[in-house]
Amino acid sequence: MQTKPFRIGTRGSPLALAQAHEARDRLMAAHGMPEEMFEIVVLTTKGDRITDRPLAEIGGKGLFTQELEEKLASGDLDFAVHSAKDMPTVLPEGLHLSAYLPREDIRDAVIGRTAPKLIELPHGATVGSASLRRQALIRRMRPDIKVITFRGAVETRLRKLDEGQVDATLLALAGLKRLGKVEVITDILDPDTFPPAPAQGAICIESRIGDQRTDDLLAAINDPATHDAVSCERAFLAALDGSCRTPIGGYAICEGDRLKFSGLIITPDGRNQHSVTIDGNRRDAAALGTRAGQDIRARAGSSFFDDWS
Ligand SMILES: NCc1[nH]cc(CCC(=O)O)c1CC(=O)O
Repeated sequence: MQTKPFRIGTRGSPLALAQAHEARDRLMAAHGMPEEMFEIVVLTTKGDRITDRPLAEIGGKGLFTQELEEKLASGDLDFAVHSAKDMPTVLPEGLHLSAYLPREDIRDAVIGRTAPKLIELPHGATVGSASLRRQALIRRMRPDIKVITFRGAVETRLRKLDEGQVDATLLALAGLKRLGKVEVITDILDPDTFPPAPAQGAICIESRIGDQRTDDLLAAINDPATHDAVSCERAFLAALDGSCRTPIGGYAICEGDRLKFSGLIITPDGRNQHSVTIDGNRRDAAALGTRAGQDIRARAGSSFFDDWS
């Protein structure tokens, strides 16, 4: 039996740490392994250091993963635990997403200060969110609302809300659950009117292609339904835009051997959108996502993307 501990890479935010611990606990349970077989290694990423500008402006999603991926590639880490939502659609050569933990709730939650629901906020209210998707979907529902860029860890955003900087903010329900903070939630948004980000609520594990020892270990905690749903959603995202500059939402659900996906792209002002639904065999999860993305791209035309990006 192998005795060298597995080195698990994670960011240092409370949410990232909770997710790394969840992955480790599931591995210990699945394999009956002691805690000493795992070492959690915390790294700070560029995305953690720069918190005053929107992600799209400072270079997109890779900012949360680059430092972890460098240490993975060099063998300093055996695997890294991430929010799947934060993963770029194209990974560095030699790395892959080898396991997904069972998915948490995919929906967005409202944390309202002056009213519980978005539709009940006072006229001209201010909502804080750095997500282009959330900003566009809020404007679609409430064109009078002023949306301001609001970044930082979940705790920072809740503090800014408490201080009265905004009337409300939106956060992923999954993150709030993992942090044990559901009591702040004042409303939960229906995914059909307020679609989540692709891969929202899912934790993925990244490892080196060909590292059989690690991938054998991880296979025991992979959740196939999450794997297939998120593969579809990520393929949809990749077919449309990997850059994080286009508001994109969508989610897939697996039922038996079938998979159902619905997705949308929307302009930042919330006035124009194209949506798609598709279903097929789960085996073709990624191909279904790609087809849905290509379908939207063909209908929207390139001008949809040119007009504002
Ligand atoms: N981009 C930040 C991020 N990445 C993952 C989550 C939440 C957890 C998840 O969606 O799995 C969050 C915070 C949020 O959107 O509220």
